[in-house]
Amino acid sequence: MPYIRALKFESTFYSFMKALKYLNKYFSKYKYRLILGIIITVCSKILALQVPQIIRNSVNTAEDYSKGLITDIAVVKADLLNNILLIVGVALLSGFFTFLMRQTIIVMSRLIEFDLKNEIYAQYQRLSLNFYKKNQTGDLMNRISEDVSKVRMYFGPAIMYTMNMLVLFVVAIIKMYSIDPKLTTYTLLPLPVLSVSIYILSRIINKRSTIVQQYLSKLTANAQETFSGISILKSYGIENKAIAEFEDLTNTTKEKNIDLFKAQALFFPLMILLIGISNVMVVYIGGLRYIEGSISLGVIAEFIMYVNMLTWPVAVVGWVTSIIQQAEASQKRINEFLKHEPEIKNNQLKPSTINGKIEFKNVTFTYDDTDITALDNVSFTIKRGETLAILGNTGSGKSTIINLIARLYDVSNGSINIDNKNIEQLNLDNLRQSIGFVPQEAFLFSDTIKNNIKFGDENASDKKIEQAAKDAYIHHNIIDFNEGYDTYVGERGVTLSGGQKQRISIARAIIKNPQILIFDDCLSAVDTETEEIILNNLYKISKNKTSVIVSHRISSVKNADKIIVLNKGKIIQQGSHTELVAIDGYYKELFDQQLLEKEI
Ligand SMILES: Nc1ncnc2c1ncn2[C@@H]1O[C@H](COP(=O)(O)OP(=O)(O)OP(=O)(O)O)[C@@H](O)[C@H]1O
Repeated sequence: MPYIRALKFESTFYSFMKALKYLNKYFSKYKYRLILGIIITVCSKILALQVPQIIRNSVNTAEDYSKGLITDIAVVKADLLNNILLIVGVALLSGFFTFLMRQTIIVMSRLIEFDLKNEIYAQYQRLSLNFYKKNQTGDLMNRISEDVSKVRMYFGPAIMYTMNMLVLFVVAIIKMYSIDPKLTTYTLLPLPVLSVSIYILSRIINKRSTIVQQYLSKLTANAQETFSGISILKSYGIENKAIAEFEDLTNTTKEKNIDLFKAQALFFPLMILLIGISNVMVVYIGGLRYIEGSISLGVIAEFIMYVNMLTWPVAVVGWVTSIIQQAEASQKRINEFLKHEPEIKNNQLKPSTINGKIEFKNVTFTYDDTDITALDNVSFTIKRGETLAILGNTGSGKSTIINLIARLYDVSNGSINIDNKNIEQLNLDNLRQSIGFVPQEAFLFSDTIKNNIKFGDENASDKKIEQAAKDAYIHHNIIDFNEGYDTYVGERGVTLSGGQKQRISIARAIIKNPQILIFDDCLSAVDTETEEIILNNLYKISKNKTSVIVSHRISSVKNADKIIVLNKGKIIQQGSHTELVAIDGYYKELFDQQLLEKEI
């Protein structure tokens, strides 16, 4: 059994080292700061450890005077004054070093925290869409904020207090043993008990604080969802239900918090109790030794000071152990994401020129999380400068085709060629830069209208921005706003109508001036007249560019060079508008139906 336990410990220790080993590169980046911090810590503690000795000398002087060994009071006064000045000097210097210690080690931990956050953020940007489907936004945010903060504790306080503890311990214990080994042994007896109890208590505190954190996350998520869906909540008149749910959650959070505070409240009393026991030991055993004549009175005073100086570092051993355990758990979670390889890889580092010919060859695609085969043996070709329209029922695979053109996913079977080259062999950045994509749900950033359009081209002039807005038929709306192009679009564009958001999103794609323009059912929220105007503008702009339009409306697709009709992931019809209205099928049915609706 002990052997198995030892093995278990070894493997736990190894995995513990493994997660935190990832951070060694940061130690090496900031090695000079770290070494300086360690030197300063050593100096600060060695200085602080001079005080007990000065106190011993003072008490001994006073004792010698009372015993009549010194008779001149002036000598005693001079000696005591000297000692007081020494104590003040040492305290000031030690305080200054403590300040420098925080400036080096704690600042280092903040710098590493900053670097680590940037590293995780950059990794998030590299990862593919699939990763975001599998992991919740809250979790991503938590790892970059909460987990990084816990890891910072390992770089900062854990290192600082460990150094503190080591120096104090080694120097104080050597000094104490050199004075009186027997008294030292008795004095130090309660300290391991203190360390173990603090360790156990810290674990309980950590467990409870993790539960509190989880409840706080739930509270935030609940509040965030309620405010996001406030219009639905109000229109269904379920505010009271929402209030009751929130109250339930706050009540449980309060109870968990009380549990946590109960454990935290034990921390200091426990420390004071054990310091008290050590002090009693010093006074009792020290008293006996004094009566025996083995030590002077000053030694008892000196030992009491050592005990009080050692208590905090000893308590810190337990605390630091639990900080390191938490950091290890957090770093494990961070490593999971940092080591995650993006599924969509850039296989071509050399730049690729994209002209815009797109060819699907027997493409089959299955979403791996749902196992839904969204495209089944799909083949078509669009030449550069042509317009392809995609039509079909909801869920027939239209958006999937678009996602594959932008290489947000790789095909399961078959291939996609762009300009006769397999899409997977093209430079991924160049491919995406050559696509202007207008998604089904327009997303606007919390910024001005101008900056939302400029997102497509950072360096665009005001004139160019206006032209893009005119082409997207939104300019006349924008200039009606008080602040015009500088109108701030609230969180997720709540101040704009659905159609206005869609058109700003179109302007953003137009300003990019890409080789391939993709419109995913992005005119659904505008009326047919506005749609007609925008489409006419787009046909003008997109000469020499390849366009892909997804729509449910015949009016949006009738001028396209090629129309494909999808059903359950398969192409069921393919041709031009004239060809497709001439034959019976889905397209003709839709055409007749929409013609009828127009007449009504
Ligand atoms: N991200 C995804 N993960 C898993 N399955 C998906 C995902 N996106 C779409 N699907 C599934 O793939 C199928 C095709 O979806 P797709 O979005 O391509 O259809 P669509 O024709 O664009 O529909 P709509 O007209 O409603 O936008 C659907 O059955 C859908 O449930």
